[in-house]
Amino acid sequence: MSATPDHGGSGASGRPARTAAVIPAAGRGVRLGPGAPKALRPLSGTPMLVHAVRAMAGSRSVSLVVVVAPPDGADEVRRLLDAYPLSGSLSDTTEVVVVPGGETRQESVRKGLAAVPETVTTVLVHDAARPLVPVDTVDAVAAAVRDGSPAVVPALPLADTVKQVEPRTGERAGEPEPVVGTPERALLRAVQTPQGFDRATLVAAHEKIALEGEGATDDAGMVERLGVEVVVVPGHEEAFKVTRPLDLVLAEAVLARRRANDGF
Ligand SMILES: Nc1ccn([C@@H]2O[C@H](COP(=O)(O)OP(=O)(O)OP(=O)(O)O)[C@@H](O)[C@H]2O)c(=O)n1
Ligand SMILES: C[C@](O)(CO)[C@H](O)COP(=O)(O)O
Repeated sequence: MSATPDHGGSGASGRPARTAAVIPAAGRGVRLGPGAPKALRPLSGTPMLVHAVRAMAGSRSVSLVVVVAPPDGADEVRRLLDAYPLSGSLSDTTEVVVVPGGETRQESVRKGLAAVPETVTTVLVHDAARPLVPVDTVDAVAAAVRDGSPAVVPALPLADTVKQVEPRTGERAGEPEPVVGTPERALLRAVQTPQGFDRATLVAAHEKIALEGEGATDDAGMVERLGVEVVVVPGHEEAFKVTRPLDLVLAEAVLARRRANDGF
């Protein structure tokens, strides 16, 4: 894997990149507990970020990957990516670029987007914290954008019933929270990444939200505020987000199952 300091506006093949993946990887991983920045923590001996880059590079359509590193960690991330092979025959057609991120996921994605050349028509935004997303899910999202949807999110139905509550804050923090509603579960979806976008639509959404000084927890939510239709395609249970310590246990189990399956 070779991580160039600047993008040349083309995939490693020399052809202009048409589909790029932006991987926000600048988070600290506070919910995971003390340790290195989350994206750099190992899963089966390989940093989470490397798994995520491989998942994007494994997609036939992605020819440019923009990794968004912790604000002061771009050089370290470049060195780390150089130390790991992309592990696949597609490595010679995927360019990997590293840029420094920001204080929020939103800011990090915006900085990653700024490194995507205008020749790119489709942008996938994928959390480094979802390292085990199957390539088929990546391909399905990219294909739906290419087929004309300006914004596509992979998602799964919920297993739990969800309650809306009145949060207790300040002096009342910690008190039981009154339930104010129960949304109909069949209408809800748990949204994953990669989320795929028409590049110009995603850029416009980030510009609008930055101007308005608002925040959103995912990129599709920003596009919704533009009034542009967002559609859902099936997600995958292995695309879960590594957020808390138990998620690491699950991730190791998924990798062990993949190794066992590869052995047969
Ligand atoms: N300033 C930030 C914050 C988050 N992210 C990235 O956004 C993705 C989803 O964020 P999350 O899982 O919430 O990661 P953290 O912010 O690291 O987690 P925590 O909230 O527990 O600190 C991750 O790949 C994370 O690296 C980012 O690029 N820049
Ligand atoms: C983008 C995301 O992964 C979609 O589910 C999610 O919103 C990220 O949230 P986080 O709090 O930054 O982990």
